[in-house]
Amino acid sequence: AKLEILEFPDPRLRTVAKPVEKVDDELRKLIDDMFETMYDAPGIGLAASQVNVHIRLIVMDLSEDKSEPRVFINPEITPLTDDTAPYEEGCLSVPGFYEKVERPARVRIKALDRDGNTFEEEADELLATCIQHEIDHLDGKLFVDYVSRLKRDRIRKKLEKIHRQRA
Ligand SMILES: O=C(O)C[C@@H](Cc1ccccc1)C(=O)SCC(=O)c1ccccc1
Ligand SMILES: [Zn+2]
Repeated sequence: AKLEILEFPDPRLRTVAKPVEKVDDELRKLIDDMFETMYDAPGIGLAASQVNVHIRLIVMDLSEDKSEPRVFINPEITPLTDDTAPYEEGCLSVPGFYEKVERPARVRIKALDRDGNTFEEEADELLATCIQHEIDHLDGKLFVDYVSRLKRDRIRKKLEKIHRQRA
């Protein structure tokens, strides 16, 4: 089922997500609903926090044709370089706004997959950017936290206006 995506400045987006205790069929149902929601948006990543489920779960698919679905459960990342890389980030919880964000260019990711097996991988480019953006969601952080307060307030006011105009 398609799930509702929380939008900035909803305070529930600031919740710090708890570790997943059991990788079971109930979790896999949520994972499937998150993929359906992400592909429909469309987006290339989605954190459980964004659909108001505050557990440490991320889905992602960086492919053009929905051919590379990835699941990260209880992800941990370690920067592998002091070099940072800029990227014009978007966010399904801040629809219509894109801002340049600098993040570590290469990271090591350790997580559980949808079967509960531990895996590790090194990431650079868009995977590095996206996993860090998603893990920020699990820690209650948004990409607008990296721009000036002036810019953040402008974005907040515009979205609050749109939310007021909704029925
Ligand atoms: O809000 C999210 O976490 C999803 C977000 C992930 C992300 C994108 C770019 C940089 C960092 C993190 C998005 O998917 S925004 C939409 C988007 O980037 C996109 C949508 C369709 C096709 C390609 C990209
Ligand atoms: Zn986001």
